[in-house]
Amino acid sequence: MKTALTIAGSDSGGGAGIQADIKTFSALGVFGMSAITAITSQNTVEVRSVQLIDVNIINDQVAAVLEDIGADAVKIGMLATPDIIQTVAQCLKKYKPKHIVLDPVMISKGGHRLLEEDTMQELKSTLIPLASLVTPNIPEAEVLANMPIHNEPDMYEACRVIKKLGAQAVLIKGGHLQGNPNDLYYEGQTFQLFRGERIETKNVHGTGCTLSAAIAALLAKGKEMPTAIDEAKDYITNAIANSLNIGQGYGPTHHFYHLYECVT
Ligand SMILES: Nc1ncnc2c1ncn2[C@@H]1O[C@H](COP(=O)(O)OP(=O)(O)OP(=O)(O)O)[C@@H](O)[C@H]1O
Ligand SMILES: Cc1ncc(COP(=O)(O)O)c(N)n1
Repeated sequence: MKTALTIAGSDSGGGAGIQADIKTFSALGVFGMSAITAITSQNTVEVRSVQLIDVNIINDQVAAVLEDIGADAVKIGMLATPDIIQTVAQCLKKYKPKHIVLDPVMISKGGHRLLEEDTMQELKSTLIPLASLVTPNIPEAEVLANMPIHNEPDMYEACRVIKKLGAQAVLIKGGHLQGNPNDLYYEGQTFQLFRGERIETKNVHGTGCTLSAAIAALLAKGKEMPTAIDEAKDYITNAIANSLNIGQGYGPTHHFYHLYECVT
């Protein structure tokens, strides 16, 4: 069976972070493993508290998994401090996983900052160059590219700037723009627009986590990057279309078990 490791924060509400990633891996027929970087006390409305995990424990979790089991792909989510980023970067340099999908998580749907102020700079210089794919949403792409993004033409320009930070490829997610949620992919030569149709719902907690975890799972299964993104886009669209109206705030997406044949 193919394996995937998520290095991310825990969301007690189960909609985002580690929980969304593991549900996605399972639904796509990949064995999921985790290295928890932070424990958030979170629900559909708010983040109440955050306990960061000691960097030695983060390092140990990643090392324990990769030295014994290995991972066909790694997905990275919430990394709150420059120290945590450096620790994760050292692990990636040591174990050299084949596929690294980096979701540069900044702010929760409810508006809570999930990383410290100076962290984005560290992410830019230390981690993005190691990534097979970086998947910012519009506000994250604005920070990474250091420019405002108002429309699709701006997304093209931001892709070019972010690509120069050294990732193998960039996927800017269009969910935060008006109109249809189209995502733009760029690997340095050609652009590809992955089109979506907006589903009218407030239950979009964890959509970015789910998309990046689905891409990682599909890469683990041996798909080429554009195919993995295309199928992951279908997966997230379906998960949003069937999202759950639980809690008082932004409800979670719903993960269907695809009963994909497992590639052993
Ligand atoms: N209302 C919607 N209907 C259909 N697709 C959507 C909708 N909102 C977002 N998407 C898609 O979901 C994926 C995640 O995009 P989004 O821009 O929401 O990421 P995000 O802000 O990082 O998510 P989050 O921070 O909630 O984890 C993208 O493929 C985007 O196009
Ligand atoms: C632990 C963790 N990781 C990521 C997110 C982003 O997801 P969202 O923007 O949907 O709140 C989150 N809220 N919590």
